[in-house]
Order: sequence, then structure tokens, then C-alpha cells
Amino acid sequence: MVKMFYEADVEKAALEGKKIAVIGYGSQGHAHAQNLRDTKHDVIIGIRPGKSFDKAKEDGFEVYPVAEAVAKADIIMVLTPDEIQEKLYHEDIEAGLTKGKALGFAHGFNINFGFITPPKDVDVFMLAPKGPGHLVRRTFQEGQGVPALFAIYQDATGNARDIAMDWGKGVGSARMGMLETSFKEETEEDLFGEQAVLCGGVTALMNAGFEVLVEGGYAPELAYFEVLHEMKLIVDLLYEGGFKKMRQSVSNTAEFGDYVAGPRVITEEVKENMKAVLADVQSGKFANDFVNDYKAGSPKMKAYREAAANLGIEKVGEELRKAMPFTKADDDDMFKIYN
Ligand SMILES: NC(=O)C1=CN([C@@H]2O[C@H](COP(=O)(O)OP(=O)(O)OC[C@H]3O[C@@H](n4cnc5c(N)ncnc54)[C@H](OP(=O)(O)O)[C@@H]3O)[C@@H](O)[C@H]2O)C=CC1
Ligand SMILES: CC[C@](O)(C(C)=O)C(=O)O
Ligand SMILES: [Mg+2]
Ligand SMILES: [Mg+2]
Repeated sequence: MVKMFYEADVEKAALEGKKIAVIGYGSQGHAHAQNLRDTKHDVIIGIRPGKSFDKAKEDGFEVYPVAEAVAKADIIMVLTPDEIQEKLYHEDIEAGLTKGKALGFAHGFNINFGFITPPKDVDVFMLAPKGPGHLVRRTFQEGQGVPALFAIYQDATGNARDIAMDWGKGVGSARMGMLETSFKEETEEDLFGEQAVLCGGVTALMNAGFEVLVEGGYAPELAYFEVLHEMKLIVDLLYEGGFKKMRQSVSNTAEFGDYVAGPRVITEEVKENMKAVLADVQSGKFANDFVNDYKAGSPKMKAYREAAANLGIEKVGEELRKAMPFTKADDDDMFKIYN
């Protein structure tokens, strides 16, 4: 069994007395910055002028252009989108990354696929929360947190592991448990998980179910409640007690149908498709496709977003949720812009 690390396992206050620059103030950035500030750390923000620059200022942070924040800080955590990190690193981070500083990531993407190669005399660590940034903040405020993985790519000073673990304590992850891994393992399992199961798999499954019901003559509103809205309630039980607790709570009818129909839908062929997705992650094909699309002006990303916005399940959901204000959490910091 892999060891879980908790607050009591964080032996050194490695962030104490250090100036921390969080680069980017989006989903993860605002959460790490605010949680670290709440745990009494000295945090500044590095970001380009724009919406999140203004938001970080409004939230009471000292905000600087990226290069200036890097120059001022001892520990620099890169929390901008993965696809822009290579350019940002070369233009605004590399020069200020002097001997003995630490460079952090919340995902191993750029290090693992070789888009960024930091100098040998800096520490390179990762603290990757296993959950969306807005929940890293929300659960922290509720006294909990989001579990995380941590890893060391380079330990130039001998302090890299302590920095990573103390970062996990500062953002609340050590309250829930942290697992030690490598940049390679985190990158590959995270990309696979979000593509095949958590994001791609789940939305494709829901959309297919929605379309089958609607094409079969059922009301779209019913279909939405059946395959999307109720999913949260089912997932809450899975989260609490695995497959067993969910099956204890649903009817015997649902449980029997689950055993019969699950393997009819998710067949061996689907598992083979998942293996192909994993192979593209491991070979770097996915990473290169993604970064090259960004470099070409994101034509594929834009087309995917447009097609997704026009799905029937999204249109009916938008209308139904207007009458269900309880489905909306008060994430006033959720301002990612799709353009
Ligand atoms: N989202 C998540 O929950 C998780 C993310 N991660 C990892 O965390 C890292 C950050 O991801 P995430 O929080 O989703 O990132 P976001 O997309 O939320 O980052 C947005 C921030 O980056 C800034 N930014 C965007 N484009 C640029 C640019 N061209 N130049 C400078 N700044 C820019 C934005 O500024 P502006 O307002 O000006 O656009 C904003 O402050 C990634 O490595 C990701 O893989 C890991 C675990 C979960
Ligand atoms: C599941 C998506 C994720 O990996 C995450 C929230 O953990 C991400 O990259 O956003
Ligand atoms: Mg993830
Ligand atoms: Mg991810």
C-alpha cells in the first residue's frame, strides 16, 4: 500500500520566511494563493494585465508582471494553463530563476514532455491537487481540502521535498492525505484519468445516454435529469463508500440492471480504446497535438468548444438550471473565459 502523508508528516516549515510567487490567478492559482495566505505565508502574484490581474488585486494581493514577481520570490509556482507555460517560462521566468530558488508545478506536463528544462541549480517540485481549483479553495474554507500528489524532479538545495510537502500543508491537501509520486507518473495518470474517465469519459457517456433517450421519444428534460443531474447524487455515494455503498442505496432493480447493462455498454472494445488513449498520452502524441493546436491559434480547441456548447444536453440543462439556483455554488472567482 502506498504511504499517505498527513499534516503530522510534514516535518519542516520549509515555506516559512520565503517569498512565494504564484504565477497565474485562475482555477488553481487563486486557490493556492488564498489558502497559502490564510496559512500565514508571504504570497505575491505574477500575472499579465487583465481580468485575473484585477481580481488578484481586488482580493488584496500584491500583483506584479510575471518577470518581476519571479525576481522577487524564493519559490515560484507556475499555475497558468499548461499550453502557455513553455513560452511564459522562456520570456518571463527563466531569467529570474537564480541559483537556490524553487520552481513548482501543479501538473508535470511541461517538465515530463520536455517543453521546459530548468537550470540544474534550482529545486523543481510538484504539488498536484486531485481536484478542481475552485474546490481546493472551497473545501479549504470548509476546514477540509483536496488530496494531492507531490513529486520532486530536481533537488538542488536538499530542501525540495520539504518545500513540496509544506506546500501541500499550506494549501490544505495534507489535511486529506498526500501521495508521493514522480513527474512522469502524475502526468500520465492525470491525463489518462481526465480524458478517459473524469471529463471525456463521463461527458461522452452522459451525452450518449441523453441522445438515446431523446431519439427514443423521451422528453429532453427527463433525459437531462436522468443522466446528468442525478449523476451527482450517485457519485456522492460512490465517493463516500465506493461501488458497494451506491449499490446498497439504489433499488435491487437498479443494482441488477447495473450488473447486466454496465458491461454491455463499457465493453472490452471500450477498454481497448482506453488503452489507445493511454498510449497516446505515454508517447507524447496527445501533448504535442495539444500544444501544436495552441501554437496554431487553437483551431481545434475552438471547434470542440463550439460543438460542445451546441449539444442538446447543454441547451436543455442551461434552461433547467435557471429554476434550480441550488445547483450553483457561489464561485465568484470562476471567470475562465472561453474565446
Ligand atoms: N484546473 C484545475 O483544477 C487543475 C489544474 N492543474 C494544473 O494547474 C495548472 C494551472 O491550471 P488552471 O488553474 O486550470 O489554469 P487556468 O486556465 O485557470 O489559468 C488561468 C490563469 O492563467 C493566466 N493566463 C492565461 N493565459 C495566459 C497567457 N497567455 N499569459 C499569461 N497568463 C495567462 C490567466 O490570466 P488572464 O486572466 O489574463 O487570462 C489566469 O490568471 C496547470 O498546470 C494544470 O494542469 C492541476 C490540477 C487541477
Ligand atoms: C480532472 C481534470 C484535472 O486533472 C483536475 C481538476 O484534476 C485538470 O487538469 O483540471
Ligand atoms: Mg487532475
Ligand atoms: Mg489534469
